[in-house]
Amino acid sequence: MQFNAQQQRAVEFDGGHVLVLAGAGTGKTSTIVGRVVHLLEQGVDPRRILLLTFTRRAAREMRHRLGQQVGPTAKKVPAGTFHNFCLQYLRRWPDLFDCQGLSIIDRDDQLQLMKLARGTVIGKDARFPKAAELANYYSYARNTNRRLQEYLKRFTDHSEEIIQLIENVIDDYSKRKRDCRYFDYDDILYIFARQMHRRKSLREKIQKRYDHLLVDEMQDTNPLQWMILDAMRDPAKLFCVGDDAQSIYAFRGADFRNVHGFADRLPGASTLKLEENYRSTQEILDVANWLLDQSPLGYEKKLHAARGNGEKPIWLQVDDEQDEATTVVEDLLERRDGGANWRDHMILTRTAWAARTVEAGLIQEDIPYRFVGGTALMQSAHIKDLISLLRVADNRSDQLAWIRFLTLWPRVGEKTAASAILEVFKQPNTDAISERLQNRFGANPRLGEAYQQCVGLLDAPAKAIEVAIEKLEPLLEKKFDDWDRRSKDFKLLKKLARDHATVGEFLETYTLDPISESEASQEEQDDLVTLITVHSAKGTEAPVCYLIGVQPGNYPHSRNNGDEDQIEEERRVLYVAMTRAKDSMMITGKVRSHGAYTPYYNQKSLDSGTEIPFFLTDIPNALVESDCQYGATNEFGDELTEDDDDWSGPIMSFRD
Ligand SMILES: Nc1ncnc2c1ncn2[C@@H]1O[C@H](COP(=O)(O)OP(=O)(O)OP(=O)(O)O)[C@@H](O)[C@H]1O
Repeated sequence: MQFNAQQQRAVEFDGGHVLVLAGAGTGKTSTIVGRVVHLLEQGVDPRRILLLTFTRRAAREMRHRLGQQVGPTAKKVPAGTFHNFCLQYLRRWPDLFDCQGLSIIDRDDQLQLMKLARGTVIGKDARFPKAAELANYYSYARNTNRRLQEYLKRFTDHSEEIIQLIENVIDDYSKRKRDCRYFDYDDILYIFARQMHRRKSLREKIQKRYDHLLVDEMQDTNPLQWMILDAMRDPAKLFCVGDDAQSIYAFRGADFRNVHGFADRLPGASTLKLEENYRSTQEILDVANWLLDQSPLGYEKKLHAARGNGEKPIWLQVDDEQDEATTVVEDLLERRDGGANWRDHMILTRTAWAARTVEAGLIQEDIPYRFVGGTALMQSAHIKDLISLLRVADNRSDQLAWIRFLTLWPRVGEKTAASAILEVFKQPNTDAISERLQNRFGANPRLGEAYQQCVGLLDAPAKAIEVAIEKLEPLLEKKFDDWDRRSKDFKLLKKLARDHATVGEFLETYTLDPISESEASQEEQDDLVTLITVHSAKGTEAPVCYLIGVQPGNYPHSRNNGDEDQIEEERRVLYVAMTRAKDSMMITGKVRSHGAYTPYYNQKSLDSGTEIPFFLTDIPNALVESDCQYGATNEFGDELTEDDDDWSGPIMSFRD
């Protein structure tokens, strides 16, 4: 691939810190990879280049592309997510970070722990914020590097009294975390950032290891991640790439305006631009450009297709989810009959839930697919049951896993489990715990054996899983009706575990970056349709893209509270989806029922009497091929009739 002049300038940039601000498909990923190749050619030690990406998949993809250009040296370039990177240091120097023997917990466990804390401090008051809301407050405050109290005062309507109670619940939650040696997702970044800023010697020790920090998806970094970059720069140089129009992680504290403040934060820093889109045809970009143009935020972005013209995107209005699934599946089959590979097709969905009918359609027609961002393998009940044994073997303070593991056994209820756990916690080591379990649960001798054997296999995760299956399968078979289907997942688990050196590392990898059941089972298959949530689709592309569920209530999502920032974030989600397509884009959604637009309301909009807008309401007819023009208006807002054949204004207007 020949870089264009703008890309070449970025690749060879020889100044200080730099931000490469670029639109979708303009070659940001290619440029980062090119930059690494350039640095290696200049003689930079590969271990002194750090590549920070947003997902593990993105890191793998960059390594792969790098490998194609520089061979095995690619493996020497450290590449990973912020979380992986920080965790590596927390593991390497636990004393310096004050975090010995930690276990990472996922969102489910976090909520369970929060529920316990809420129950203890508040009791059963239904009006008090629920566990999920409390967890969100806590997470948002930390990711934006604010004190909880300050965050609650500024961004919520809660009274002083409620704020105090929320703080008490969070204190209790934090204490429970410490007692169980748990780290939640945010702790990893938080502890790393805090220690880097507090301990000069530690900061210098880590700073010294890198000359170049390359950061992908800069628009989605939050203040906590910025603190980390800030602590690591100088002498290391920052090379950050980002697109303000693709910022879709505000719920984790990212602020797309951050990329605009880059030069102010780092005096002397440069900003470079990439403006030529190499991914899509102009017709696809025209729709994406139009969408962004409707925003009051003024992104000033007009993507221009280096590839020139192609087909117009298709926008089909469907009757319901079943009709949508049939439409997509039929189109897929037709393309396949025409000689296309399955792998050239990507179906983009707003949420995993919204894709269930299309997924059923794929299964029914035997179309091979992988679901990226679908239900995580590790979140299925039977897998959680099995894993609970590995978790207690790995961390004997893991209270949530102990409850799950113990209550799997006959005649062990939550009360018995809770009192057994108290005894377990008093034991000085794992041998003593095994003995205690044998004595206490003599009627279930396999319980103690299972624990003891898994403790002995912490360095052999696949074997530990075999033991767990052997000991727990008879119990799980009775517990689940659909056992035949579920038991297949255990094979997948063993396969995944083979690539890890320890049980801890295995658990941690899939807690941090969950893998869906269909992804895990199809890892070696190459020719597959990709079904993917838009949030997981960042950085990906496919010749043919289907955007499903593009309808009122999904874009923007009905969960948004009418706040302009949230609505604009939702617009960017749709923009990301649209800019994945290379050659063809089909947009489907249930926009009308019985020939009329279906207005959409949530409770808040009902209260205020305003319906939730829909982004494609006024899309000009000239931009898309559509099956429906009836009842639309032209660009001057006049009502159209069925006779308006050659009209090319907006397809629909919902203003009436
Ligand atoms: N100079 C070039 N010549 C030809 N093709 C290019 C060039 N630069 C990038 N491409 C191709 O354009 C496509 C988009 O590139 P890339 O994935 O790097 O863009 P991106 O800016 O990271 O996209 P996004 O942010 O939308 O995910 C890829 O298929 C890539 O190979």
